[in-house]
Amino acid sequence: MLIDNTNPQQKNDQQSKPADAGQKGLFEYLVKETSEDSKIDKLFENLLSIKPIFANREVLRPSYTPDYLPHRLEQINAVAEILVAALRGEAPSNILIYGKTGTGKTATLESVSKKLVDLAEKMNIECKVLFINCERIDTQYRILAHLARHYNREVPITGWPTDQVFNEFKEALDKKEQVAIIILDEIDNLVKKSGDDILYNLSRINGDLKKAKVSIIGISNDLTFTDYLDPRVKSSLGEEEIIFPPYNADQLRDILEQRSKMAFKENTLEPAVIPLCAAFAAQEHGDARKALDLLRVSAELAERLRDTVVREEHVRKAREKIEIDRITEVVRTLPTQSKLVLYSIVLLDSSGSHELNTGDVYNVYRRLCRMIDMDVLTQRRVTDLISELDMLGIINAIVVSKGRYGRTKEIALSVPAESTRKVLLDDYRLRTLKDARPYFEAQQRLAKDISA
Ligand SMILES: Nc1ncnc2c1ncn2[C@@H]1O[C@H](COP(=O)(O)OP(=O)(O)OP(=O)(O)O)[C@@H](O)[C@H]1O
Repeated sequence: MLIDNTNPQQKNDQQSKPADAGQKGLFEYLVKETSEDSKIDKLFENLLSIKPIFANREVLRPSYTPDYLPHRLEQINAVAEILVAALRGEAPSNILIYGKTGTGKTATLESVSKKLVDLAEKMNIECKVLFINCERIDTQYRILAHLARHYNREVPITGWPTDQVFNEFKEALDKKEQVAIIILDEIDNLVKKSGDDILYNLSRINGDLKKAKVSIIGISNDLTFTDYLDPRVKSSLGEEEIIFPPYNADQLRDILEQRSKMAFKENTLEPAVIPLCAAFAAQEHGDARKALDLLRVSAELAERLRDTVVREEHVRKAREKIEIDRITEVVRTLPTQSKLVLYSIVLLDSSGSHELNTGDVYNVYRRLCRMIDMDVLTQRRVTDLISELDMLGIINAIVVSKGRYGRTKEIALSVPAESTRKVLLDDYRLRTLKDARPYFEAQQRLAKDISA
C-alpha cells in the first residue's frame, strides 16, 4: 500500500502535472481524465438518453393555429355568415372585431379565411384575403403600398404622393371581377398612430371600383378605439361587430388539453398541471396565449431539470420566470426619463416608504437627474410618465382625494423592487446612481438638527 504523504497543495500540482506525479497521483489523474473524456465523448448520447417530454414543441408556439378552435364556434359562425357573400361574388359587410389579447381573434380569422379561400378556389371564384398587421405596417402610405404590391405593382418605399399609391392599388384591383377582403389586425394601433384617413379612403373604395369589390375587417384589442374615428368611418366600418369574450378557466383547460395531446409524449404531465396553467391564465384576463406559454415554459423547465414529468412546482417556477422576463423586457426598453422616474419609486420603496405621492417621487427624480446631468422634466410631465408606468403594469397609481387639499396619486410598485433595480442599473446612464439614497439630504439635515 502506498502512503500519500504529500500536502494538499502538492497533490493539486501532481494532478495538473502528470509527468511529476507519484504513483497514486498519476492513477487519480488518469481516472479523472478518462472519465471526463468519456463524458465529453458521450456528450450527445447522454443528452439523448434523457426521456423527452415533448413530442412536438412547435404546436405550443403562437405561430401554430390548430384546425379546430374550441369555444369559438359562435364567433366562427358569425364571421362565416358575413363572409359567405364573397362566394356569391358580392362584397361582404365590413366587420369590427373586438376582444382582449389572446382571445383567439387572429386565429379565428385565419382559420375562417383559409376555408373561404379554399372553397372559392374550388368554385372558381376570385377571392383574396389580405392580412395586414398594423403593428408593423402602420401608416397609410405603407398599407396602400403593401396592397398595391400584392397585386404586382411596383411602389417605392417612400416618395410617391399617397393618392398615386391609392390609384395604383385601385387600378390593379379593378382589372377583373374579384372580391378582396382586407383584414387590418391591431387596427387600434394604426388609428392611434396615423389617424383614420386610410380607413376613410378604404371604406369608400367600392364607389370607385367597377369590377372588383372590397370588404374590410378591423381587429382591435381596445373597445373604445372607435371614439377616435370620424363618425362616417365609424358607421361604415362597424356595419357588423363581433365580440370575443375572454376565456374562463374551464375553456382554457379544453384549449390546453387539445394542444397537449399533440405537444407531449404520453404520461408526461401530472394531472394538476393543465388545470393550474388554465387557472393562472384565467386570472390574467383569460388569455390563451399566456396559458399556452405557461405550459410550454413549465415543460421546458422540467426538461432542463432532467425531470421526465411536468409537475405543479414547474408551473409555479415557470410563472415566476415569465413574469420576471416580462418585467425585464418592459423596463429595459423604457426611455431614460421613465427609467429615472421608476428608479425614484424603487429607491423610495426600498427605503420603506410605501404610500408615495407624485411630489415625493418628483423630489427624488429631480435629484437623480442632477446627479447624472440629465434634463429635469416638469412635474406635470413626470405625472404623465407615472401614468404610463401604471398602464404598463409596473406600478399601481390610484388617484385619492385629499379633501380641500385637492387630489393626488398614491403610487406603489407592483413588481419586485430588487429585480427591477438590477435591470435599471444595467443601463450605463443610471449605473452611477447605484448608491443613491432617496432621503440623503433630508437625513443629513435631520442629523444636523439633532446635533445642534
Ligand atoms: N379557442 C382556441 N383554441 C385553440 N387555441 C387558441 C384558441 N384561442 C386562441 N388560441 C391560441 O392562443 C394564441 C393567441 O390567439 P390569437 O393570436 O388568435 O389571439 P388574439 O385575440 O388575436 O390576440 P392579440 O389581440 O394579442 O393578437 C394562439 O396561439 C392561438 O392559436
